[in-house]
Amino acid sequence: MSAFQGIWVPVVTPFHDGALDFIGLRRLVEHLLEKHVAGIMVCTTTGEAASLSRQEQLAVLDAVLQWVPAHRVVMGLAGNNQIELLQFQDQVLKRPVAGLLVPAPSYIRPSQAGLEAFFRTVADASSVPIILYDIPYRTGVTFEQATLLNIVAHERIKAVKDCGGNLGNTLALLASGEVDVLCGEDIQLFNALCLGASGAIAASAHVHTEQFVALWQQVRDNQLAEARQTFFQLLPLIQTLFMEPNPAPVKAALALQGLIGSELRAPMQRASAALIARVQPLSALAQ
Ligand SMILES: O=C(O)C1=N[C@H](C(=O)O)C[C@H](O)C1
Repeated sequence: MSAFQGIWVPVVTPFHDGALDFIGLRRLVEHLLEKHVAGIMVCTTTGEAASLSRQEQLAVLDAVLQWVPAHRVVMGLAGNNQIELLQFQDQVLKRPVAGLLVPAPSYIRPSQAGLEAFFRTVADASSVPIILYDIPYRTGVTFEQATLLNIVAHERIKAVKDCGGNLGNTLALLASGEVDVLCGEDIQLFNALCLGASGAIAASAHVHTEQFVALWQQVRDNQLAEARQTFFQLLPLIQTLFMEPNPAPVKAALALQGLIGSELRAPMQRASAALIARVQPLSALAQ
């Protein structure tokens, strides 16, 4: 099994007047470390990597590596131009990251054989573990079960971030014993952990982080009644944080706490006033 256990936070990228806000980022990352997250994932969906230039992505990574031990930092690596992606991977791997979080190339919709070739190529080129990021509703790519199992047989593919919404695939991955499964669908956190997922990459864990960590520990320690109670306490928050496109509600909640501003990069929009009114009491509880 790999080092990918516990609650990992796909950290949002704070902006101020369109530019990267490193002061806010540091404040947020230090806050999350104080809450005992397993690690930080940078430049993921939640980190709005799609709106950052490659140079900005590296700047975010370099900043986070100053504040977080490298074995607790994973970098998102996404793109649909494979040649460019491999060049970028090369630059990322000059840094001491714990792993790379890699989704299927989006928009171009490769075949199952194409997906296998893509992940083999990225894994062969990697000196660090790869977490396959299965998120069909964002990439437009659906993995067949056989494809997933073939891909995770690669020695460098150590975990799957599972947002696939296919219980059969989740069970097959868990049963294979080849990889860790990290829940990437926040609403499925409790059941995924009970089934044997080793942890989660959860945008909602930016808020009430200590409760997400407690939930993970409770399942690990077989305290299922307590874990169920913790999950149901978190559920309204989780549901609210995904009522508008991620990460706008998360950023709104963090702004309410004074950790960062709520700015996003266009075409993403700040959370609506109605969402903010809804998230305020949920994020304020026990902070
Ligand atoms: O950025 C991530 O990592 C996550 N992305 C998902 C999404 O917004 O699609 C949600 C999940 O909580 C983490």
